[in-house]
Amino acid sequence: MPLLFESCTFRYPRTSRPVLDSLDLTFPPGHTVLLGPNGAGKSTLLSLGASASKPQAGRVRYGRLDSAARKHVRGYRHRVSWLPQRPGFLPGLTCREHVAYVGWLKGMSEREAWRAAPDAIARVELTDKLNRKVKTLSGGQQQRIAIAQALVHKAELLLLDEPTVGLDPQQRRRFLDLLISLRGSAHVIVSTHDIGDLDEAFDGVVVLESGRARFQGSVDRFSAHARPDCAPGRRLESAYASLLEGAE
Ligand SMILES: Nc1ncnc2c1ncn2[C@@H]1O[C@H](COP(=O)(O)OP(=O)(O)OP(=O)(O)O)[C@@H](O)[C@H]1O
Repeated sequence: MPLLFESCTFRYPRTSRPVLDSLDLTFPPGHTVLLGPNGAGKSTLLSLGASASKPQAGRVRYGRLDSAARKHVRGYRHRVSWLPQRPGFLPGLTCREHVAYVGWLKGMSEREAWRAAPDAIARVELTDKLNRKVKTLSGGQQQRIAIAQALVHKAELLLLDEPTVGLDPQQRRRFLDLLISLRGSAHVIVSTHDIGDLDEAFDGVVVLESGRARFQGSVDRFSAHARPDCAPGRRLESAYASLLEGAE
């Protein structure tokens, strides 16, 4: 099912201008990478997509479910999981307890969530830390637990806000492999500044700039914006720079 932003306007309290102003944007099923400069509105868009915040005007829909309609919210949040840019952890909980707790919040039974947590933690290769307190892990390890949290209840759509922040190069590679392994079982939207080698893990690209979609299309169409003289390994970075400079 597509994720649809229909004429969405969102303004933070006590600010003069909306971050998103009548935005229309459709994320088709599949894996999409969301790019854009600092402050473009990527995290805001994902939090609306997660139904963690509501637009002041317009609608966010996942298929037929409206993210803000009282009768849909539960089903909506069950189908969509969200890794926020700054994930919070409850003090005193072990990795297994924390991931299971999030699964329970997302509608799993206590028993189901407790059983599912080790699998999610294994997918981020932290089985050896299952019973360690989350707060005692390194920053990159905590980020991987946050990814496990987003995986635990096997949502249909995963919204991941800068998931690779703090990951070492090997873990970043594993994360891309994890995304590839989710093909066919989940749709994913990932916001990142880490453009390098995204082509193999994603089908589509959206570039957001000042709350507007500056580009939307396939990875191939996106890379066609690269400068002809750019190094082969830098096509995506070059395409991104060209798009934002308007040198199409
Ligand atoms: N809680 C808030 N209160 C007021 N303004 C906010 C708040 N959070 C974000 N903003 C503003 O909203 C705009 C969009 O921020 P957002 O975090 O969505 O951008 P982003 O594209 O995710 O940026 P980055 O790449 O730096 O994470 C920015 O101008 C930011 O200053």
